[in-house]
Amino acid sequence: MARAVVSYSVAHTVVPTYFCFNRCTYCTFRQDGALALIGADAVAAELRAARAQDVCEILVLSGEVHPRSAQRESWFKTVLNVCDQALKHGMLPHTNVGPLSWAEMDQLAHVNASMGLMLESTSPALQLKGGPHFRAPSKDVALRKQQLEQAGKLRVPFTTGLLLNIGEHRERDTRDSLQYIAQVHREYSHIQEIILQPFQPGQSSRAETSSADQRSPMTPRMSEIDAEYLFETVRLARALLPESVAIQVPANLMDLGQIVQCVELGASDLGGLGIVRDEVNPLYAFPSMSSLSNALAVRGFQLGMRLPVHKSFYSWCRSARVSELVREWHERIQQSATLLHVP
Ligand SMILES: O=c1nc2n(C[C@H](O)[C@H](O)[C@H](O)CO)c3cc(O)ccc3cc-2c(=O)[nH]1
Ligand SMILES: C[C@H]1O[C@@H](n2cnc3c(N)ncnc32)[C@H](O)[C@@H]1O
Ligand code: MET
Ligand code: SF4
Repeated sequence: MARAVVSYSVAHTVVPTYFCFNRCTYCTFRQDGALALIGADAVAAELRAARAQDVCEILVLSGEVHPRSAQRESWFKTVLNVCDQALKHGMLPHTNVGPLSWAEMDQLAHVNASMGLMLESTSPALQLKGGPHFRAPSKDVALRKQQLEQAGKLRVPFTTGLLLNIGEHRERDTRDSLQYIAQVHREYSHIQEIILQPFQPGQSSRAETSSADQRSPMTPRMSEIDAEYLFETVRLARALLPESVAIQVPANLMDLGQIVQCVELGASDLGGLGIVRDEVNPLYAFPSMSSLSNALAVRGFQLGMRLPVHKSFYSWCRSARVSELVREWHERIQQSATLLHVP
């Protein structure tokens, strides 16, 4: 019998800006100061390098500009241009840049294979004084929910998920968040994947890390309590969501044994792997493909490369440019056993 496949994406992250008008207390990505947008030359250089390394997915991850700011338009144009250039370089964008207006999301849908926005958590307490989202208007629960609905109405293949360990009630809030995702998916059938992302406390901020970036990345470690909570959440997500919705867990935040355990409980995706630098958690090292592959094989699983859009959503592509590239990449990974199943 064929072994069950655990998928991963060969991704490179492009960051339009580290500026952000929100101040999520857990964020090590945002930088203080004025809005600084990535330049066209830097975008081209990054994309060329990524394509040369056989990267398929361009993850567009950005800090945010207030929707009513005079700078919103130039920020949005930059995001749109990164996607457009990624397609021109032969790669498929997946954009996660915070809440978008209907018109913005609609425009981006034409130049993306899929899009994403983490629900984070439906817990209202996180927005109160002292909570991690108190100074993050974009993390308003009603707004996040509206965004998931908007993506459904626009028929955008969508990735969402939960950020765990940020002060949510581990039983009540987590169940409520997963139930909400299940409900919005029942209505629009557009959720292709959910990410269960455990927040690892004790990380330094980007300002501190940028000078120390050369430091060798840390070995992933998760306390037993946190690992138990993640396992429990994977189990609950698998029970509440239909089998067609993939569950992604990050491969750089836990050890191989914990990854395998998540997979046995129902996780089926490891997100970006291979040559990836995790822009959000840059301090944590990824396991090598061979060690991952070996650990999974012992339990009867094999790695398989996927596109940023999952197979059942290929027909949702909004433009001929995106569909053609999806077809090309699909054929490429089907033909290439080395890319599809790492030995
Ligand atoms: O496919 C996605 N992957 C997301 N990923 C995972 C990504 O695909 C990679 O697995 C990691 O960034 C490692 O390269 C995130 C990882 C984080 O640490 C924080 C946020 C995200 C957000 C997304 C996302 O919106 N879509
Ligand atoms: C893009 C996504 O990154 C996540 N995010 C932001 N900061 C961190 C962090 N320190 N650790 C893990 N995830 C984080 C949020 O869930 C956001 O939605
Ligand atoms: C590092 S977060 C990047 C995406 C966006 N700012 C969000 O929080 O949803
Ligand atoms: S909205 Fe995203 S980029 Fe901005 S502070 Fe929050 S997590 Fe960081």
